[in-house]
Amino acid sequence: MALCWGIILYPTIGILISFIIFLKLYYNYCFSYWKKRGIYSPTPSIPFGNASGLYTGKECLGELFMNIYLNIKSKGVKHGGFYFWGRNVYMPVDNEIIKKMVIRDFENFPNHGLYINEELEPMSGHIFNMEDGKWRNLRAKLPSAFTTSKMKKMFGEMVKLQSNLTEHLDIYETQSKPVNIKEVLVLFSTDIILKNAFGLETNCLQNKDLEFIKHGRTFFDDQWSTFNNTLVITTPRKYLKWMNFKVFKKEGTDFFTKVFKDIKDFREKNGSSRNDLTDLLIRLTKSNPEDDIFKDFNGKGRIENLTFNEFAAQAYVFFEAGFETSSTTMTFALYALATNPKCQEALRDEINGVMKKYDGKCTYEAMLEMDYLDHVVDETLRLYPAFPIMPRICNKPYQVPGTDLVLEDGTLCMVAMMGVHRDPDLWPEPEIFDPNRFTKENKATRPSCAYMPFGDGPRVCIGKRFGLLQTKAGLISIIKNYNVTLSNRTINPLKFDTRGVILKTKGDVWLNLHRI
Ligand code: HEM
Repeated sequence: MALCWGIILYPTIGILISFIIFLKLYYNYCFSYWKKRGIYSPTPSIPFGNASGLYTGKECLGELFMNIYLNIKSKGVKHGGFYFWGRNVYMPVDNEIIKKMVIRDFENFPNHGLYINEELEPMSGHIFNMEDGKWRNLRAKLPSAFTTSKMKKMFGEMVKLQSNLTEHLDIYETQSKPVNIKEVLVLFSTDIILKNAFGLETNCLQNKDLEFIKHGRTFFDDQWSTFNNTLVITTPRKYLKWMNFKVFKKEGTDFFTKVFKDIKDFREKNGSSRNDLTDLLIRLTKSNPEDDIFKDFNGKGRIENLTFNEFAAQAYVFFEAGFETSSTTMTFALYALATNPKCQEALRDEINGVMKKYDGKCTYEAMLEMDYLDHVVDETLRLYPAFPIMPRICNKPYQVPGTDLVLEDGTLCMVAMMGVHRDPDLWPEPEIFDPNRFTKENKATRPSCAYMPFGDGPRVCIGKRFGLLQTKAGLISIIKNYNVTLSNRTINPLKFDTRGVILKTKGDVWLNLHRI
C-alpha cells in the first residue's frame, strides 16, 4: 500500500514542483519586459502582475490605473510600464505624449483592442469594439444622429420627462424617506434613451420591473457580467477567443435582439419620419446603390450595408451607454452637491435666475446659459469619470516622441484618465470638489489633455453631447425643486465599487430631499 502511494505521490510532487518552477521562470521572463527597455515599472507580483488590487477587491479599474499613474509620475519620468498578469502594458504620464498618442498619431493607435467575437456573440460587434476601416466607415456616418438641431429636439423630450422624475421623487419627499438616487436616475435615463434613440414611450419610472431595466442593468451590475467586463480589459483577446469566451448573458441578448427586430420590422412596415438613431441604423442596413450614405469615409469607395446582427449590436451599445454613464454622473454630481451645500445653493440660484429670463421654462437656450451648471458637471466628471478607461492598441512600431522607446506592434497602451484628473501638478488639491476650476480663465491655464472624461481624438465618445444634456436635464430638475442632503445610509467619504468597468459608488447613494 505504502509503495502504491509512493508511486503516485512522488511523480505528483515532481510535476507540481516543475510547474511552479516553470511558472516562476515564465513570470520572471514576462516581468523583465519593461526593465529590458529601460522603462520604469512598479514592482509586479505573481500571478496578477500589477493588477492584484483589482482581483483582491482593493481597487476598482479606475483607481488601479490612477495609482499606477501617480506611482510612475512620482519617479519624475515621462512614462512607465506595468503588467496585467504577465501581459505588458504601456502607460504615458507626460501630457504631450498622451496628446500625440490620442490625437496627432492616432493612425498608430486607432483601436481599443478589446475582445470581439461576432460569430459566437453578434452583440460584441458594436462600434466601441470595431476596428480599422470598418470602425472608420461606421463612425463617419453616426454623427448625423447627434446634430445640434437634433440635440435641441432631444433636450425638449428630456424636459418633458422631468415631471415624471419629480412626481416620482415627491413620493419619497412626502414620506420623508431617503431615496436611492441612482436607482431612480437609471429609470429616468432609460426613459430618455428609449424615447430619443428608439422612439419608445416606456415610463420606467412608474414601472421599474420592465424587462428593459432588468436586462439592461445586468451588463453593468451583476456579478458575472462585471467580472467578465474586467477580464475583457485585462486579458489578451487571443486567449479569450481560444476559450470561446462569452461576455454577454444569453437571456439579455435574446431579449434585446427581439426588441430591436420588432422595432426595425415595425418601422419598415409603417415607415418612420423620426429621423433618429434607429432610422439611421435601419438606413444603413439597406443595400441601396443610389444612397450616398454608402460612400466610404474617404468619399471614394462604397461600404457594405449592415447585417441585422450588426444593426442590433449598435442599437445595444447605444442603449447601454445611453443610460448607465449619465445616471452614474448625475449620482456623483448629487453626492458632491449634497456634501458641498454652497455649490448646491449657487447652482440653484443660477438655475432660477436663468429660467426666470425664459418665463420659468427650461429651454435648450436657457440650459446653454447655465455656466455654473456646466462647471459642476465638468468637475463631477473630473473627479468621477463614469467610464474611466482609454485603452489603445499600438498597430505598428511607434517611436514615443522625445524618448528612446519604440513601442512594439500589438502593445496595449492605457491612458489613466482618473490619474490625469487627479494629478496634483495639473489640479491643485485634486481631491477637493471645486467647480470654479472650469471657469474660462482657469481652463486656459491647463494643457488640453489634462481633462478628457469622454476620451479624446477621433475615438472620442460619440454620445458626449447627448450624455451631457441628459445629465443636465436631470440635475436642473432635482436642484431646482429640492434641497438635497446626504442620508446617513450613504457611505461617506465615498468609496468605489471594485467590480466592473464603470466607476460606481460602493453601496448606494441615499439622499434626503426637501421640496423647495
Ligand atoms: C456622461 C456620460 C458619458 C461618459 C463619461 C462617456 C465616456 C466615454 C469614453 C471615455 C469613451 C471612450 C473614448 C476613447 O476611447 O477615447 C466613450 C466611448 C463611447 N461612448 Fe460614451 N460616455 C458617456 C455617454 C455616452 C452616451 C449617452 C452614449 C450613447 C448615446 C455613448 C456612446 C459611446 C460610444 C458608442 C462610444 C464608442 C465610440 C467609438 O469607439 O468610436 N456614451 N464614452
